[in-house]
Amino acid sequence: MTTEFLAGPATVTATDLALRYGGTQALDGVSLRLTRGVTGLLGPNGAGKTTLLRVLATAVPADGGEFTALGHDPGTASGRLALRRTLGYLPQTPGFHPNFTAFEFVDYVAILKELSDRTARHQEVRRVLEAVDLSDVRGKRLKRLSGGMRQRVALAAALVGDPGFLVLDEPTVGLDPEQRMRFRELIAEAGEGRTVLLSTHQTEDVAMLCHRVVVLSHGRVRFEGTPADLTARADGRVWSSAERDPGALAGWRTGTGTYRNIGDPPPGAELLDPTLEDGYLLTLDGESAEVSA
Ligand SMILES: Nc1ncnc2c1ncn2[C@@H]1O[C@H](COP(=O)(O)OP(=O)(O)OP(=O)(O)O)[C@@H](O)[C@H]1O
Repeated sequence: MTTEFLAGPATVTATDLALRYGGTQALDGVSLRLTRGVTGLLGPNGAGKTTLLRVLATAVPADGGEFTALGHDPGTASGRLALRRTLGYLPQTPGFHPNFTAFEFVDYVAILKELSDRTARHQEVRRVLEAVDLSDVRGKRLKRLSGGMRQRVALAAALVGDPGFLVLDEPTVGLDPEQRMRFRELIAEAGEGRTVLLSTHQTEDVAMLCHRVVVLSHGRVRFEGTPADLTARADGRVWSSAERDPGALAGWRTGTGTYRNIGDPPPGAELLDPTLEDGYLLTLDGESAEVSA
């Protein structure tokens, strides 16, 4: 069974996307393909992740390159409209109105998505709130909900209208481990049959729920493939030592008191099994080598 077979046909294809903000080249020729299921987007701060998601969510136009999503070309007015109708976007900072109830907020998003029949719309709002386990608190104001619950409200809003393409910008940020686990389950469910692009700083999110991963840095794609392929990049390049190895690209003291080093091991080094995070750091080649234990 090949990776190509596992990945399935492309649902989103981007070619040479570029976007400049003043003097900053935020996207510098991004080409990628997404398939159904959850693709993780990893990259250090400022890599261009949010910019890429905003372009794919048609929130800002790229100033170079092109993409198609679910057969729609957002370069044309009709294609853009058709894509927006099948898009769910959870932005990095959802614009919550604190006095809205969960129901009112999701209903408001449903109105923006042109679900005009009131009865059918309210049924849809109840459906998505149920899908994220928030039926019990749908009458509560957003300011009274925990951060994890508010993130679930934002996911419910993204799921309104059953979109085929879901764009999630760091949805697990600020969640405690239990909430993060629950959120991962919801994203995995959402990924069944849909194309989901999930930006995150958590390599664990990618290891646990993504079938593909894209690594972005300085506005360029550094890696595109399966999580296993990213992890395999660190095969034979992770080792343990009593002191931090000065030849390592990055090294950190672990809970057991020994050092975990990544880079080119010295002869006879005690090699360790790599993790996805090791493969990610090696892909960035030490440019984001601030690693804590
Ligand atoms: N509206 C803007 N105006 C000017 N520069 C911007 C704007 N938005 C982003 N940038 C710059 O573009 C680059 C990419 O930013 P972007 O927010 O896409 O990165 P990111 O990977 O999402 O970062 P983070 O992980 O910190 O959210 C950065 O250098 C950023 O400072």
